[in-house]
Amino acid sequence: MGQEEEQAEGGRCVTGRLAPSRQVSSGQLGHTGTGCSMADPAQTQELVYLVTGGCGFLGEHVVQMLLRREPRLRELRVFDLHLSPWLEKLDAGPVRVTAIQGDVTQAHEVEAAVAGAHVVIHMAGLVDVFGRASSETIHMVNVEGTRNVIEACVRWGTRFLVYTSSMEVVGPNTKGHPFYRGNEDTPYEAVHAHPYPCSKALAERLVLEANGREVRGGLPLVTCALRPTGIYGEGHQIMRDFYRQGLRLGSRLFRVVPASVEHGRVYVGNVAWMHVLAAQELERREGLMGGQVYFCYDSSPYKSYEDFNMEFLGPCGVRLVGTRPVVPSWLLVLLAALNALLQWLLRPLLLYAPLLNPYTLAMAKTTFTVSTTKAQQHFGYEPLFSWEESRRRTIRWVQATEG
Ligand SMILES: NC(=O)C1=CN([C@@H]2O[C@H](COP(=O)(O)OP(=O)(O)OC[C@H]3O[C@@H](n4cnc5c(N)ncnc54)[C@H](O)[C@@H]3O)[C@@H](O)[C@H]2O)C=CC1
Ligand SMILES: C[C@@H](CO)CCC[C@@H](C)[C@H]1CC[C@H]2[C@@H]3[C@H](O)CC4=CC(=O)CC[C@]4(C)[C@H]3CC[C@]12C
Repeated sequence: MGQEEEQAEGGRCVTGRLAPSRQVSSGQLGHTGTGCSMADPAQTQELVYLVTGGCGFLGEHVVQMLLRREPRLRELRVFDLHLSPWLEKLDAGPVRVTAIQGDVTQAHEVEAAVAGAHVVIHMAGLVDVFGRASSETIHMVNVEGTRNVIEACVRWGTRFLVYTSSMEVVGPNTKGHPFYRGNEDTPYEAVHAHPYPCSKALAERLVLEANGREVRGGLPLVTCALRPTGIYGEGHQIMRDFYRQGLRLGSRLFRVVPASVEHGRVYVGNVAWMHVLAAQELERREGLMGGQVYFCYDSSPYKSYEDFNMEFLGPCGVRLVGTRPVVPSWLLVLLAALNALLQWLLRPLLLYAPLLNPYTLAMAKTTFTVSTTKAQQHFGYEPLFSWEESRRRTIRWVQATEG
């Protein structure tokens, strides 16, 4: 557990924007040593993977994990609206890495990227609960983008599709009902009002309904959806925001939600590992896994959102003031409403998108924790990183962000 190698450096990556009429542009990476690669030369490298959203927070970890843990990988296509510079430093060993700048809302770009892929891990999406994007844009990217991915799989005969869904597909709901140590079968009134959870729920349904559809060549499409709870780890922007806010406030943060409200959190490396494993096992266990949903979980402790963040920010010198909320609940509700009003009023002039709004407050105030072993039972998932290791890595990253 937790003995993954550090990220390797070296190698080069050929990047290119897709022309609509062309298939992917690609390049063979130099063989600069396979320090991180689990590839066994005796195994045939035959598989082509496509990761949409591969340059995002989770995407980067999935790309690294695939290179280390999928010995049958021949080509890895990384599809994203914005390509990241780290792609050029990947040590991919013998694997061909193809960076594709593209937009999931553009069916022809998705089709060109999917053509010839054996497995698609679809995680491109707009993760927005702060009102940065319009509900139409969120729908276009998260739902129509997913539809484009499914149709491209059907058209090109790609049989295996893993979709990154979210705990938000279930809740917390608009009524603030707690979901306490729930699993995939726990009854819960899933009522969404916000565009982000609505879009994730619709997209997840599309993916699950597509399971069994006949793809080119006559075989069935096999799909599953993974539902992470709040992901943390190296690269987590909101953690970085809290850290910076703490530094601005004199190395302090103020408790605003009761410590008794528990949140499920999961380490990004384990979420990445679960994606890789699910993708690998879909083929062997299609009858069992096809059309299924799995919460992403590991041994991270159940805590309030703020107390959990302090596991990392505390060792970086930030303290949480108050054993109880320092602001009365009604005032916080008022502030959140005021932020929403300001956002609306200022919209013609500028984008005002603070962390606190009525939706994020409702989330922070509602217990949502999962307790399940479904992924372990269905495809043998065990977390790769222990809580201690996940914590150590995250602290080291937070420390480095301001260094
Ligand atoms: N961060 C979290 O706590 C959780 C995230 N998720 C899901 O995990 C997935 C990845 O999320 P993160 O890595 O956190 O977000 P992120 O914002 O870091 O990554 C998303 C990636 O998708 C790309 N993207 C956005 N619009 C695109 C488009 N139109 N075409 C192509 N690429 C596009 C972005 O450029 C970005 O690289 C998302 O689907 C999200 O809904 C699910 C549960 C929790
Ligand atoms: C009241 C504030 C004072 O400290 C705290 C505000 C915290 C919020 C910004 C976060 C609380 C819960 C988070 C969400 C949760 O982890 C589940 C998520 C799943 C996703 O699919 C995307 C991210 C998120 C919506 C996550 C976003 C940040 C919070 C709302």
